[in-house]
Amino acid sequence: MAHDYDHIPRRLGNYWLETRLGSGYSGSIFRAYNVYTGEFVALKVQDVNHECPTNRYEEHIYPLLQGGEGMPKLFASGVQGKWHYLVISLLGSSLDNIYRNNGKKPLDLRSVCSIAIQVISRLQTMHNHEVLHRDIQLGNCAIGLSPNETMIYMIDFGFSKQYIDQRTRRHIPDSKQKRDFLGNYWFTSVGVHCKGKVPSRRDDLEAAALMFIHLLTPGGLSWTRNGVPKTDEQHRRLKRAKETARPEDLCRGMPSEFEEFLRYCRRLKFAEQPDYEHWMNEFRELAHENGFTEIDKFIWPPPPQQAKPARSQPAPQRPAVTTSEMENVLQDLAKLQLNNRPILADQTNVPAAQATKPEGKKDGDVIDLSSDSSVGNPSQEPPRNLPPRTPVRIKKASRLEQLRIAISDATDNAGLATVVAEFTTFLKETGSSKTLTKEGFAFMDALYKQLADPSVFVQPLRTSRTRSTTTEKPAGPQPAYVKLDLVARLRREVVRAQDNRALAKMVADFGAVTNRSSGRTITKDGFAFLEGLSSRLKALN
Ligand SMILES: Nc1ncnc2c1ncn2[C@@H]1O[C@H](COP(=O)(O)OP(=O)(O)OP(=O)(O)O)[C@@H](O)[C@H]1O
Repeated sequence: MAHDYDHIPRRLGNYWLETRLGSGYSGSIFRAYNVYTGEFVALKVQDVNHECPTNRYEEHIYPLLQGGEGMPKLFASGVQGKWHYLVISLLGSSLDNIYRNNGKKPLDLRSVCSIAIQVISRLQTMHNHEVLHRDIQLGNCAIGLSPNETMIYMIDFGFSKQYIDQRTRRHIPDSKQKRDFLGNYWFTSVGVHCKGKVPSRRDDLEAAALMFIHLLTPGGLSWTRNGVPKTDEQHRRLKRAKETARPEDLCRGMPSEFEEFLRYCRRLKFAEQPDYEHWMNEFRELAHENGFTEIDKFIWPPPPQQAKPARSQPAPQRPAVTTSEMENVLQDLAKLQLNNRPILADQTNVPAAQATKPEGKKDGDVIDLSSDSSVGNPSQEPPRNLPPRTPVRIKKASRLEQLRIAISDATDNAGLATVVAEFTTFLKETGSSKTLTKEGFAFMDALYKQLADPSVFVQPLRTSRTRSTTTEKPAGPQPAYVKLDLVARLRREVVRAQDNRALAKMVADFGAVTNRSSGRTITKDGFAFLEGLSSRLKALN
């Protein structure tokens, strides 16, 4: 049915329509103002006879979301003549506009981390209000107008639905029956789009994951490159491409968080509550490790010193498998009861198991997954037709955790000195990021404990109640010079420290001042302090 949007009256209710901001399948949206207060708003107008009355659905959803961060306000709604209208907060550009105006080039890592944090948070808000969005896409995320231009808002609730049955208070049921696809071609999850599953919270998150990956991919996700499908055959091809794309291929060259997030979304059960906080923290930490500050704000265009192209930076190697997947594999392996059954159906071409067992290995020995399978038998050629093995990337967090354990296990100053030196070198070599992450602080806590008194319980350095000499100063970020002065002094004094207690106090001061500095980065003086600390520990052994 054609709808004559050119004949919408200039005034609807108390609002005067100014300019058209956009039009979609279901209606038009205008910038308008309240004729009494002069306040600018956005007005969504739809023909009351529209075959898909999305304005009516939105009118029902908006009140459920009022007051939530990043949710537009609904000021009024009504019908005038043949027009149904919704009056909502006027916002700025959508992420789709931003992406297009940027020439559809991949966005920088800072921007994508910040989008990820905010979009996940918006979904958390919506889901906490028992609402699924069901149409996550770039065009449905818009930034605010000044002074809210760093906030991403969620818009277009025309496909939204409550996932808690209001009568029974239970989660809506899953179904084996294939449903017609509802959502958008680019980002709707594989389950909903390609397999006809019932959408739930996990699918909102998966769509978000695909959106983040799209923003980091030159040319965008492969199935978006031929435009909107016009025939059933084109749509079938698009679905096949989407369904068969492996996360590791989609995310090649990106920081591993994106692949891990996509895999996580796809592993979620139908009614499972996603761990939003965990993933917001993962993206915050990734940003932190790359030296990006104020990451909870979406700043467009990105601050020049932080606008590193996402692909050209030394992204950590993506793991062949994630830690949790590896855990699952190991658990499944442990559960296998092979007894005397053949490992392969046809063993005629497989050397006897005993013959390939490395010297000295007994049944029940732990399999060393990090070593190459040919190590036990140097003459053995690696098997053909197997993909090359990618080393599992030890994430910064895991390495720091190893070092924390090592520092807690050290029994004398020489041992402490060695681990401090390793910690310093590791941080120096972690790409451009010299940020002290929460694992870094945990290391400093363990070091402090060892130096002060290995038998006492220690308040973590990242709480506001530190033992440092700077505790009298108010908590919160400090001007850079305070940090620079103190760290430079620590660097000078560490070489003269008389005992471990003096060193402990310095470590506490260093931790406290780094925690309160913006970015929590370790400066040149900071590294010199850590190196001096290692040398002094050796001298005091
Ligand atoms: N509150 C708003 N303030 C400013 N611009 C907006 C607002 N809401 C929507 N827009 C603009 O109008 C476009 C269409 O809005 P929306 O998605 O809500 O309408 P729709 O008719 O449901 O569109 P579609 O059919 O494309 O889903 C958005 O992409 C955005 O650019």
